[in-house]
Amino acid sequence: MSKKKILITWPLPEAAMARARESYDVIAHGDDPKITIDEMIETAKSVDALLITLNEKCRKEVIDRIPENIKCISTYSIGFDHIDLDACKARGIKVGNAPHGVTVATAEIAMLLLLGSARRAGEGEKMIRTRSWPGWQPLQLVGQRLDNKTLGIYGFGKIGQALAQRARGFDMNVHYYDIYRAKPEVEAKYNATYHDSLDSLLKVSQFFSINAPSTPETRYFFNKETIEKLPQGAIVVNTARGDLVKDDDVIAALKSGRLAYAGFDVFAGEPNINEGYYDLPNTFLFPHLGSAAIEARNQMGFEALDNIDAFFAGKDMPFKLA
Ligand SMILES: NC(=O)C1=CN([C@@H]2O[C@H](COP(=O)(O)OP(=O)(O)OC[C@H]3O[C@@H](n4cnc5c(N)ncnc54)[C@H](OP(=O)(O)O)[C@@H]3O)[C@@H](O)[C@H]2O)C=CC1
Ligand SMILES: O=C(O)C(=O)CO
Repeated sequence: MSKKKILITWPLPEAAMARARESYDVIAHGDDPKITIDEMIETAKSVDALLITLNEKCRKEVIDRIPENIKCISTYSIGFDHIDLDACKARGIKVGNAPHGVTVATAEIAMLLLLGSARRAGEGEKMIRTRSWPGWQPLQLVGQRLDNKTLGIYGFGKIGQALAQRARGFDMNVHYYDIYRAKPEVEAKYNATYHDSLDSLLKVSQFFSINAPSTPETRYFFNKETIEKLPQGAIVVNTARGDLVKDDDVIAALKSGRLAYAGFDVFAGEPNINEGYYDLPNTFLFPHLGSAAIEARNQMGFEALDNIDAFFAGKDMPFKLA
């Protein structure tokens, strides 16, 4: 029997590509230049399934242009804010994501952002690289320790909990808000204190980590009003999605000192980030590195392929979204 054909919109790590080639006739788009939506739709005419990334924004108008032969889309990400699931459902397209491989890697990056923001690591690195280090000084780049500080986690899912575990290792007090309260054994595991409202969490959060998905409810929730509820000089880190924060409000608060520091891995409109961030010293900024660990990227590939395998076997996708 001839192999099914799949389009992989960006080359993946070799372990995932090898597994894909074993089962499928694979068309993999090169990474330079980036695949355009038009190219994706054109190639989709001659394949049986799409394995996409978060770069391919599959809004309704794009899904409506996907050829009829495509009934399976699997995304190489847990986040699915780039896919209009209702439009997919309306077209009878099954959709799955890759939810587990990213967890530890992204929690590590959140921890790195917390530590690097508190200890001004980016500023120190810049001083060395720009050959402007005058030598050790008592008041040079003085930050603060993490121990005994309160970390508020907004969105206590897989990454939020993995971050809690790491923060406990740094002797932080873990507090959280989520739409659903975690089970008692989960709270006990991380010694985590639940808040029944975001406002209540904000009030105690000397450090605040954003770990909820991008949804109509969470979009721009971190804004002037929210910032005003944090303790003076709080530090915020975001490894979720850029559109959860209102950039202009964050930038104004960083300039005034209302927020001491922001450590961000994700930005609205990536890679074109708000110009205001570039010259602010009190930021520690990464280019969406959360899942960029080989263990994560391999597992993401396997999970995305598990969905496609299940689809062709006539079964429910293991990581089904629609
Ligand atoms: N920087 C990076 O490279 C990466 C970024 N991400 C981002 O991180 C996000 C979180 O990932 P992960 O932890 O694995 O996802 P999970 O689904 O495991 O956790 C998200 C948590 O947020 C909760 N939540 C949803 N809506 C709200 C809300 N309005 N207020 C408070 N909590 C809410 C969810 O509750 P419920 O389950 O009840 O909906 C869930 O407990 C992803 O959606 C993705 O956008 C993920 C991987 C890598
Ligand atoms: O899996 C996701 O949602 C990501 O952001 C990958 O880095």
